[in-house]
Amino acid sequence: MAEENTVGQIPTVIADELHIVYRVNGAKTGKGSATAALSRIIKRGEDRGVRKVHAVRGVSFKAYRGEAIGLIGSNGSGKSTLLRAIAGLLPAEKGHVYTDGQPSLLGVNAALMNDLTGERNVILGGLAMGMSREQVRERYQDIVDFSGINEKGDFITLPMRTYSSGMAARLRFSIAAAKDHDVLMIDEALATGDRSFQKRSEARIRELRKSAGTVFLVSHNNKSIRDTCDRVLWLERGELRLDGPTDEVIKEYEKFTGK
Ligand SMILES: Nc1ncnc2c1ncn2[C@@H]1O[C@H](COP(=O)(O)OP(=O)(O)OP(=O)(O)O)[C@@H](O)[C@H]1O
Repeated sequence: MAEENTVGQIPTVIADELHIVYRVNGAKTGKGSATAALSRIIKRGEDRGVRKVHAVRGVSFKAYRGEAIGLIGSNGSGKSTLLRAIAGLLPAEKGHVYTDGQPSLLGVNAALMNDLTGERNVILGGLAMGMSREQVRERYQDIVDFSGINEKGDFITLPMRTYSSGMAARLRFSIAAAKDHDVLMIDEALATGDRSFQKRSEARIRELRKSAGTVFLVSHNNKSIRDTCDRVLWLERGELRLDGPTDEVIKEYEKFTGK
């Protein structure tokens, strides 16, 4: 486990036996007969069709300043759920998660306004992250240049709904990466950009780490993880299978996936 050599380091995220459970209403509804409907009304709680999905099961780890940590695991293993819990978007069913400052979650679904232009979204996104109008103005051009949105024409003045999914993801990453974060969490964002954008974002992640933040990166691309992270958490069925240096964990993961 990655508990050695941590003396004197400053923890940024601590997960302590964390459990996250989703509750899904309207599941188990069965056939739409009148009797079934009546029995649903009479029954309560669990029996009324609320199903639980236990997505994260007793996960514990400590993350420190300056670390870039990859999160890997098969589909549905709980990676995005864990990030959302760290960001404070999901309550813990059991256990705790402690963070230093406000973590920023940059997901492929990060909420920007599709009907607004890229330009307006850069401004709104910057303000929403706590930058002042001045700071947004100062960094505006860098954000647009970094995203590469205008490489093929003046797209930044068009509504975001006209962007390809890769272009939108690049803009989201560029907005989020314009600020130094205590804890920056990136969910698959790198996978959507093209190779030259991926290289730029990997370089930016390295910079963010130098400015003493902690970066979490969820990806199915082992190369991206190898290039960016020095530590990896491997989740499987909501449990933490392995936590350690990137090469060691990816080696075990590749054995598991048969690569
Ligand atoms: N909003 C939700 N409501 C109910 N269950 C959910 C919800 N989101 C995720 N789950 C379930 O939680 C489990 C973990 O999902 P999660 O999205 O965290 O996995 P993941 O490791 O990020 O997967 P992927 O690699 O496919 O993105 C899955 O069983 C999934 O079905």
